[in-house]
Amino acid sequence: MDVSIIGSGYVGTTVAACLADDGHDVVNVDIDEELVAAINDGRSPIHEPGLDELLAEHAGGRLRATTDYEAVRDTDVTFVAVGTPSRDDGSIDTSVVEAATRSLGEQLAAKAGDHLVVVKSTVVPGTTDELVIPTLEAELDEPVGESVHVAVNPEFLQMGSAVENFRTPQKIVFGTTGDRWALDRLHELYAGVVEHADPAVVETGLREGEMIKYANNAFLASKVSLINDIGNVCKEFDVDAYEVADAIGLDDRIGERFLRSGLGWGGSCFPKDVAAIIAAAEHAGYEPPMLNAAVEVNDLQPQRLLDLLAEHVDLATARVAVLGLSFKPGTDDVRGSRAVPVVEGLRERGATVVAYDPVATEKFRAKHPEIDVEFAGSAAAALEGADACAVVTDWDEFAALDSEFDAMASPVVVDGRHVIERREGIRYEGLTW
Ligand SMILES: NC(=O)c1ccc[n+]([C@@H]2O[C@H](COP(=O)([O-])OP(=O)(O)OC[C@H]3O[C@@H](n4cnc5c(N)ncnc54)[C@H](O)[C@@H]3O)[C@@H](O)[C@H]2O)c1
Ligand SMILES: O=c1ccn([C@@H]2O[C@H](COP(=O)(O)OP(=O)(O)O[C@H]3O[C@H](CO)[C@@H](O)[C@H](O)[C@H]3O)[C@@H](O)[C@H]2O)c(=O)[nH]1
Repeated sequence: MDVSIIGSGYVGTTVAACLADDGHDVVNVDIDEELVAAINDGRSPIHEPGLDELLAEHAGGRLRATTDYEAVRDTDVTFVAVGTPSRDDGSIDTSVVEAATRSLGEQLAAKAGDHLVVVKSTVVPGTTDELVIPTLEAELDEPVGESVHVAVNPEFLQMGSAVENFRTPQKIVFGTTGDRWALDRLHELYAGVVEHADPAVVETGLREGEMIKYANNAFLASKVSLINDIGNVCKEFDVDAYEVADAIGLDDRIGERFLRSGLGWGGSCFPKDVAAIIAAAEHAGYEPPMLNAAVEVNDLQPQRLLDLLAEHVDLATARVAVLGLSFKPGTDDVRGSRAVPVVEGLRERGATVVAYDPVATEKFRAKHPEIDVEFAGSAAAALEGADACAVVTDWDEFAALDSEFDAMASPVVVDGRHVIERREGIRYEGLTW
């Protein structure tokens, strides 16, 4: 099929490259000229395993990028995959979705024949009904459902494994008004993925499709907060929360994944999406106590790490090595990273901070110029002369550290991610074990 994708960030670029690889002709439309040039050169604008190879193979062939919205007129389907950030009060900011939809509607008004608009961005229930459809209709001469059709198709990929996740999903969600033409196009688009991975295909309504995405993220984030809450209880009794998690995970009603306790969840999705669905629920008249508690526990964990450090060293004068700045291993993304409250908290308590991350240092420096922190070129350099060490991200290379701890002024290690082995010669504290 001929496909256009508006917004070419983590999601838009991944989806474009994978659909091109499945044989579709794809054009990315983005306002960022550098990003468009990178895609046309066959270079990935983001760090994702496998994406460079796909872009190198398909750019200039079945895949291209442009800043010109007119390109959508030559396609049958358009995905809207622009960002949906948080406002200051945590509620969803849909202004980019609205702007992109308006530009799309202007083009579709000048196009003959049927067209499917697919909302891929994560949007709170009712957004497609109350914002996307009216915005399109304001540009079209006819109601949506005649020649222009609308669907939602939320995305569940994880950063660091985006290509693999898109190709082998456990489920695909198609939210429509029951519009058969739209559903047939969606099935046609995903035929390659379905043939390859045989996922469950969920056909549902527009609002249900939107809500499934929030429920998915809210559930996973809450699962991590629940194991952190349980882990904090474990710590009180000298019980290793990882042994407990391994055992309860054997019960398939609980499941073994997302039971790693420690510093909590960050990233570009969990914090913003949990905040957005709480804000939307409150706006509708319901205060969700469980979701609020999940956020509360998540906010508590960095504080607990600082308190543990303070039991061993005087933070007012200490030099503390912080290992890890990205929100999880395998990515240079620092959005919502637990490193931010840890480093800020250390600075507030008077500590000197020397931080190291294998890939995220530049992004952290650029995004947080206000935080006074020294950056080291290696974990060993960060540890040298430090009075204590806080492990923030579970990078594999930290698990291999050993004699590097001997160069610390006092070998206190507070591990927020269960990556360092207890060993002779270090004073080791796990956050929940
Ligand atoms: N990143 C993830 O892992 C992930 C996974 C699933 C769902 N999502 C959701 O997908 C959506 C996109 O997320 P992302 O991480 O790809 O965002 P992103 O910030 O990486 O990319 C958004 C892109 O949209 C472009 N853009 C902004 N305004 C535009 C306009 N008017 N017209 C065309 N392009 C425009 C930006 O230049 C940018 O390249 C969000 O709703 C997010 O919640 C993200
Ligand atoms: O057992 C666990 C699992 C995760 N985390 C933390 O949780 C956060 C999120 O991790 P992950 O879910 O792997 O990252 P994302 O790439 O942000 O993916 C989430 O957010 C995406 C955007 O909505 C969704 O598409 C994905 O399904 C969803 O997993 C990270 O800070 C992890 O360190 C834990 O603390 N313990």
